[in-house]
Amino acid sequence: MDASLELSTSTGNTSVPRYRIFKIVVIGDSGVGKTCLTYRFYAGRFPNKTEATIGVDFRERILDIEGEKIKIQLWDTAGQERFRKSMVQQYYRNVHAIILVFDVSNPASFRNLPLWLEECRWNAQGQEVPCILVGNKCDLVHQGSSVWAGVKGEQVRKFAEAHGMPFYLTSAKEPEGQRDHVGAIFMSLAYRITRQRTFSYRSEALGSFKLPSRNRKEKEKWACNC
Ligand SMILES: Nc1nc2c(ncn2[C@@H]2O[C@H](COP(=O)(O)OP(=O)(O)OP(=O)(O)O)[C@@H](O)[C@H]2O)c(=O)[nH]1
Repeated sequence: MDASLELSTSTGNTSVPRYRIFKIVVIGDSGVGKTCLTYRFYAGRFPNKTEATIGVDFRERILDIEGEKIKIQLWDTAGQERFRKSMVQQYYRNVHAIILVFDVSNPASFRNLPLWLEECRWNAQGQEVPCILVGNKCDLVHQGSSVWAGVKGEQVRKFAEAHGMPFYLTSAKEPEGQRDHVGAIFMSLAYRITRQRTFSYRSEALGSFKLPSRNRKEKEKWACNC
């Protein structure tokens, strides 16, 4: 599990931007809103139109975390089996965090979460990868209710707890002008993964960071039993 350093070629005295790069993979059933969530974070707005993702789409954003510029590389993966099967191993290679998405208005997308975790577990090959759970499309349901069109809030909380995952409800479609909840979720995840202070760092030009084995408390909070 390596976070690579990016070096752009330098000429003369031009300073060389160096970023730690963090790969975040977004998974979940087709249609839950993975593209819209990643686009919202990348472009700051809901996309006008989306089509089913084929394989994977990449979106990158440079963030300033406590004075350090880092690059977040989002892998928006296909939810449809036929568009992902040949690529699955690539998704999980050197991943730093996983965002597992379901649609709060679609109970089937919640019921399928164990299958996604099974895929993580199978492909992460023993690595413990930080994982968060995101229930999207809150704009479609009455949020004051404990039942979201069939997905019970209590069930979701228990599922997240059982797998040691932080859990967020949001909407990629939340009208602009309101507080950017989607942005806050991504920023908080970026902050947490960059705070893994015990990364080991090889200082060669294209060196890498290695995720450490975390202490028990940290593991309980972040590992998704992948
Ligand atoms: N109301 C509402 N609709 C949303 C939201 N997020 C996504 N959608 C809609 O849901 C549909 C599917 O969204 P996508 O982002 O393409 O879903 P996906 O998970 O990337 O789908 P695949 O690429 O097939 O895996 C689109 O019609 C979006 O406009 C949301 O927060 N609220």
